[in-house]
Amino acid sequence: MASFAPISQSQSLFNKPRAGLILPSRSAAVSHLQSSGFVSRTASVQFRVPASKTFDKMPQRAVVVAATTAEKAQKRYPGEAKGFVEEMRFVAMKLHTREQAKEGEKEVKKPEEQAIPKWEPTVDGYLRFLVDSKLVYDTLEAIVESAPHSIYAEFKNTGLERSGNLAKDLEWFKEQGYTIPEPSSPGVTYAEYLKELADKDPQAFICHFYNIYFAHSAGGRMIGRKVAEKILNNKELEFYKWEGDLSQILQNVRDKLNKVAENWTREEKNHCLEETEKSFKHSGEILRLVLS
Ligand code: HEM
Repeated sequence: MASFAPISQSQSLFNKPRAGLILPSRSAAVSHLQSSGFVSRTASVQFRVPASKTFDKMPQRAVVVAATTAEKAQKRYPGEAKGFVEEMRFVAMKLHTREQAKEGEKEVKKPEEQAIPKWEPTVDGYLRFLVDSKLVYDTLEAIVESAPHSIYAEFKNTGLERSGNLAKDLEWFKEQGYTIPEPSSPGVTYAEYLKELADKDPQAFICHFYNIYFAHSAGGRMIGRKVAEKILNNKELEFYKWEGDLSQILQNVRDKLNKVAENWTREEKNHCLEETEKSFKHSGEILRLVLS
């Protein structure tokens, strides 16, 4: 009898070849699984057949191991079927307010949680935001560079780095006659926290890494555009420019994050997801500086 590799540890129901199913075709197998309640009508079903055979050529009494893919996993942890980044994204999107993003679910409580068109930013406040953001990116990028945990080394020179671009922006403000402030409490506190996590808690650190860079590439860019319209005469800062194709860069980083998380236990993954709220809290405090 052919042997079949387990499809996934979480789908123990299907881990062992189950004898006795007479399944002459793929569609018969799917119907069987649907009518027995193993999968819903909309779930996609994958079959594992020995590499040497195709399903259709298998003997009638072949043992077929089937597993639902997307749906089974989705029921356990939203996004799980697509990879861990999707799980992180799901948690993050729920922490937005409805005014910030259409998937958001949180109530607006703080000024920076309102829709950006309602903001009344000031140049001085925006400068404080850029200075504190730079401190956070400097810290993040120095940690990744020194890689106290080997997994961080994967994330060197991804193309998402913002520290150098922010340095150019601050230089530009200086040339315009503005005084560049020292970093303030929100940035200093967040940078210290990231340093603490970097050594002792790689899962939590990776959560911040993901949220900081991906938030900036999504909502961050919208913020940059709208604030520039209101107070910078549409000047596009370097902070919002990437070398090369941003969507490709983001995809490369998603792939790496997914790969790293494949080695984590479910508990470690959950620990990472639970850190999302802290990431929002710290980034929210820095964002609020725009309105200060
Ligand atoms: C004014 C504040 C914010 C606005 C307006 C905003 C808005 C958005 C929008 C429009 C998206 C894209 C949704 C989509 O894919 O359809 C997004 C994605 C995201 N935001 Fe925010 N956001 C804000 C703050 C934050 C903060 C503070 C964090 C966490 C630090 C964050 C983390 C994320 C993440 C991780 C994504 C997913 C990006 C991706 O799929 O590549 N956002 N945000």
